[in-house]
Amino acid sequence: MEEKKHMVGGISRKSLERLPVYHHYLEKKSSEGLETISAPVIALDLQLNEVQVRKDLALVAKTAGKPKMGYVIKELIADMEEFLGFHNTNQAALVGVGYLGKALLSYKGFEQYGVEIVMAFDADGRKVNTRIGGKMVLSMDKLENLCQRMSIHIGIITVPAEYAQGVCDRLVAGGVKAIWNFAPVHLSVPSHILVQNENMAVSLAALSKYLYEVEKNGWQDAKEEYD
Ligand SMILES: NC(=O)c1ccc[n+]([C@@H]2O[C@H](COP(=O)([O-])OP(=O)(O)OC[C@H]3O[C@@H](n4cnc5c(N)ncnc54)[C@H](O)[C@@H]3O)[C@@H](O)[C@H]2O)c1
Repeated sequence: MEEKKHMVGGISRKSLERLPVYHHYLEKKSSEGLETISAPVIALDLQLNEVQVRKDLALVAKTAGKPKMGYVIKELIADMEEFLGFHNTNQAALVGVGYLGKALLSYKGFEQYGVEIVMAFDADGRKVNTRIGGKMVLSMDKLENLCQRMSIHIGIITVPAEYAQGVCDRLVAGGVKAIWNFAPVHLSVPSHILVQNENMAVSLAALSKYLYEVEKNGWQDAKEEYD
């Protein structure tokens, strides 16, 4: 049961998180003119365990890597994009057009990963009917209806923590299937909904703890614990 919690579409969350890292790396190698690449080279460049890299690539690659030559980079990129669903663009709605919401709405890079933020909602009447990053900010009373009519599959939550659960319930009622949550709060959702939390407090806590360990035991020991 516990194991299942960490699986997404038959792949572990950890492997899933590594795939966009491989994708970015492979695109860079391809743009540099490289045509093939092996798992050991990828592992070395990305400082990952070679066995892990082989396992991850076996999940997505349609053709196994050839001895010595490895994988054809362009084919591997295409297999990875198909696996991750980058070509079926999923439309997303963002709720909470504050500092963070505005930054996300203005960012042009999400489409590369198959996500397009098409609209935003906010409870502040002064923000309603304005445009941020070319996206319309709409009034909250339209949320469920519009999300349903436009088949929005992803909800992005950038409201203060105390309002996040209420917003989450409304997005679920509007038919979203996955939630990208930036509010530092645990969200309760029905079991068919996936919540991806971006908790910056967790990342910052890891940085602070690392610096503390470095001071106490030196960087080699500290790094070993964190790699
Ligand atoms: N700003 C950051 O760099 C940052 C970083 C990490 C996490 N976060 C988290 O992201 C969230 C937003 O942070 P922020 O700094 O952008 O806040 P903010 O106060 O600038 O913006 C919040 C927005 O949400 C709207 N809002 C409030 N209640 C609402 C509701 N019930 N329904 C719809 N809209 C509502 C407000 O009108 C406002 O536009 C917070 O939970 C915060 O902890 C922010």
